[in-house]
Amino acid sequence: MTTSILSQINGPEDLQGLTLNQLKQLAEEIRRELIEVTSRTGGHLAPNLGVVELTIALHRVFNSPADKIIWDVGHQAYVHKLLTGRRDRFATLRQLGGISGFPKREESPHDIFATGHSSTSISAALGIALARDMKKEDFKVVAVIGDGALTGGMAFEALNHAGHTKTDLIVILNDNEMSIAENVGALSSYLTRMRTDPKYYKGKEEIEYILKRIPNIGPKMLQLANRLKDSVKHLVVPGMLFEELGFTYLGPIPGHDLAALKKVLHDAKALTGPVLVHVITKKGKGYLPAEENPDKFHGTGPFDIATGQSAGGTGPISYTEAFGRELVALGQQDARIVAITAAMPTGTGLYHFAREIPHRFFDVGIAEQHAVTLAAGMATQGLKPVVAIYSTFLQRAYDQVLHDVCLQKLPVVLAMDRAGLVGEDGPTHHGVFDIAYLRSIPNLVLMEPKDENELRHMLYTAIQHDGPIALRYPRGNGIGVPLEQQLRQLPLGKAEVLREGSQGWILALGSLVYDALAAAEELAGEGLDIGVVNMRFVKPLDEDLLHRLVATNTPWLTVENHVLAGGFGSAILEFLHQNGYQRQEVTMLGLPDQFIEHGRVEELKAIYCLNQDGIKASCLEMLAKRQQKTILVAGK
Ligand SMILES: Cc1ncc(C[n+]2csc(CCOP(=O)(O)OP(=O)(O)O)c2C)c(N)n1
Ligand SMILES: CC(=O)[C@@H](O)[C@H](O)COP(=O)(O)O
Ligand SMILES: [Mg+2]
Repeated sequence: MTTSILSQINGPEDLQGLTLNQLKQLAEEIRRELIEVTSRTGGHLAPNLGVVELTIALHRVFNSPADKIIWDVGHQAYVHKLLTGRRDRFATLRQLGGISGFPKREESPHDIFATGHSSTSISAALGIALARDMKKEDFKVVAVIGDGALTGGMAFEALNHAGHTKTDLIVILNDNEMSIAENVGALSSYLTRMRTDPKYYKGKEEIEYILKRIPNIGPKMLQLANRLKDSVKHLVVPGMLFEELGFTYLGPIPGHDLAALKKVLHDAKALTGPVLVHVITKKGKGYLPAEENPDKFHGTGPFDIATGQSAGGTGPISYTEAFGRELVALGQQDARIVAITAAMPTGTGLYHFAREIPHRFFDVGIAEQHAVTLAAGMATQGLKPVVAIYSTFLQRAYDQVLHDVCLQKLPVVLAMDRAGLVGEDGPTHHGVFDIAYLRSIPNLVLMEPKDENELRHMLYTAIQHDGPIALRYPRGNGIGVPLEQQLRQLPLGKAEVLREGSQGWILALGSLVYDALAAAEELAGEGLDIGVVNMRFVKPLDEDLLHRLVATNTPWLTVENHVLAGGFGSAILEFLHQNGYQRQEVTMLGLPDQFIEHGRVEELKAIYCLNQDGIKASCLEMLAKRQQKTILVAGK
């Protein structure tokens, strides 16, 4: 029986004495561990299977944490976690109270920079390198970025700056030809040419061979050519992009060959100035279901290892699916509709549109800013762009929404999926800030459906609207309500009273409306009569209704799957203040002023009272406050 090597790795220093064969065995063991743990916890399996050898080689050649390794997106840092003292806690991956699925500075000194959103690694690494230079310190800085993340504009801004500074910085380009879906764009095609063009390898080797053979002159010319960056690569790959940007380019390197990786990383370490190492890997490497379906196993829920099938039942249609399918139906009737995604065709449900109406579908890569301004440009020409972006990633495009869409009142539909708590991805991904960052922008309509059926009506409404309009909806399954055949236009800024109440009102937003109804039902059983409103619109608010409810002289509870600061409840308070309703009592239920941890959505909702029990308890609190006040007034 072979002894386990992984069980003896308590830190990167334990890699040092291992032979090449032992490192290969370690890679096998890590793959097994990745598959076993993620089959139970879910997680980003395929990206991690692809970087097993690369991560081992990095920790063998560099001296972390003195040398700094920064992972772009950070979804591929599980192997790094296993090698940097978190093996014992690895089974708690992404679970409430367990280790995070992304690098986290609080978790380990080896996690140099927290990530989760894409394309930040080169900027962060450059910042660290420039600080090092200013402080006259001596260590290496390595950014590991995928070919998908390299499509993000920030990565180019950083490459542009890094080449200019000429500082020592190593960028590893982990090229697996995949973003979550297949990678797209001209850069992706360029990388494919570099990878596959036999002229490149052959030409370079032949020229080196010929030059070396010329006595005296040959080796010197070769040296000179390399030093002057007028390297032989230029002779065969015109305009070598990375060299032109000021980087020494090393590659392409087979990314599952430990010996080749160790060698190239040693070479990169010895060079001065910015260096880019181009490593070719296979997403999902070593687990057939993931190799065959890297999109599905990019980020997976629990699954059966033998078959690769997802564990757990199916449940009602997800909000994402309801959106994606309805947009196809609408697109088939209205030729003005175009669908835009920033590298998330599957996650946003736009893959339906891509398949059915490909000529009006655009995947722009991980480029949320560009996606929004592209939509604005199209809208000026009479098109009806629907930009589907997760709430958390739309944060990237704030100014584009404000300056390019709303200022010009352009009819762009912003479909914000993953609004609210998203669960195991945690604080980098919870979509709990969008109401606050959008509500303050003039000309924008902002709404949230109570269920997947209403989402379809809202999408229809959004497309009919002649101006900027955003809809937010959550991750996961809908409520399971019937999907009505006939879509209807919802009157803008009109709420839906679902239950009248004589003792107080719950003003709820999104699917929490159902929890509110259930809580009100329970309270009714206890003799308390609370009304429930599906607010539908955060902007404009249903002011007529709010005036009517103020007149009932009963307390209100606002409920939202969003931070309280600047959210829907705040909008209600502003309404009351603007109208001089100082005496209206309001209790607010939402998320506190802190980043919310990772864990299952139901667990997090229970912690923050965003469920039936929490709403009921808050109602009782609201009624108790009123009671207290009445007693105080009576006894004054
Ligand atoms: C700003 C932003 N937009 C979108 C995403 C969602 N996302 C996470 S990983 C990923 C693909 C990354 O591809 P790549 O960098 O090549 O890594 P790979 O998974 O192929 O290893 C995307 C689109 C994100 N994390 N951040
Ligand atoms: C790392 C990343 O940003 C994505 O992979 C994200 O985790 C996807 O989230 P969903 O699972 O909600 O699509
Ligand atoms: Mg990739």
